[in-house]
Amino acid sequence: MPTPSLITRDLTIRFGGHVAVNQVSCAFHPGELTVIVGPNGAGKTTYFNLISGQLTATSGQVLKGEVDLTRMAPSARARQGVGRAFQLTNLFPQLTVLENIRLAVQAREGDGWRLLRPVRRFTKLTQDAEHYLEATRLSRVAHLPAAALPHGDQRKLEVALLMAMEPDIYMFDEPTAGMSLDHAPDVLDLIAQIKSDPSKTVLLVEHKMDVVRALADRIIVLHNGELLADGAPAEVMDSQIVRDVYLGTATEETA
Ligand SMILES: Nc1ncnc2c1ncn2[C@@H]1O[C@H](COP(=O)(O)OP(=O)(O)OP(=O)(O)O)[C@@H](O)[C@H]1O
Repeated sequence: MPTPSLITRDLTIRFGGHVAVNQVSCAFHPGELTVIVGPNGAGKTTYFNLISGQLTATSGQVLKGEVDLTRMAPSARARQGVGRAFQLTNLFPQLTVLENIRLAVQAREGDGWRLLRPVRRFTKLTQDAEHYLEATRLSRVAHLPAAALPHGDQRKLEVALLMAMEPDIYMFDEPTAGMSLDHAPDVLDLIAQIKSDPSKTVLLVEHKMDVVRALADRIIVLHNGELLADGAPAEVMDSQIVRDVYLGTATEETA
């Protein structure tokens, strides 16, 4: 097993008297896609927020290699290579698809908002952006404003923006939620493509069992904020405790 790329150690957050994530210790590895499942209110999104920095732990740690991310802001964690797909929050709706991706490339390269750049540099940024356009099959809509895209293409654009940031850790929270059946396979193909890179670690929160089955190398189950099970998909889904606690309450295949 390779060295973990990301570790949560006794990660805990309390909201008043409620412990939403309770001492969750888990190590994630490059080349592995882990799906986080559990009933509604289990703590999945809160656990994600603690990793990406939208929430700060009450106790415990989030470590990326030697770097302690626990108290860092989300932007600092992103600079450390923790990338999370958000629904359109990092999108500039009036700018074109290509311009949005170019900005993401530029942000990664630390250019920030410099307006005056040599033409050659601008051309290189555009070439890099075009690479992600092609990878996400968005070239045909490159010159449309992001706001004009249908929902499925907007979700692909989120993935393109994330890829343009070249994180080591990719985090997706229900990536096909609200998508039509004809668009979902495209996004799942993109995630499969990312997961095929042995240097990338992918974390996915997902309810849809067909997505879990298609992508998971490993499943962890949260219940009442605690880590209930962790292992290979077949082993976890067949375990009695998971059937009782998770599948018993939330098996309806939402796909
Ligand atoms: N900011 C907050 N303040 C108080 N309680 C919160 C807060 N955020 C989450 N919680 C509580 O923490 C628990 C875990 O919520 P969370 O959204 O992480 O669950 P989840 O597993 O993602 O659920 P779902 O599958 O329904 O999205 C819930 O009881 C929720 O009400």
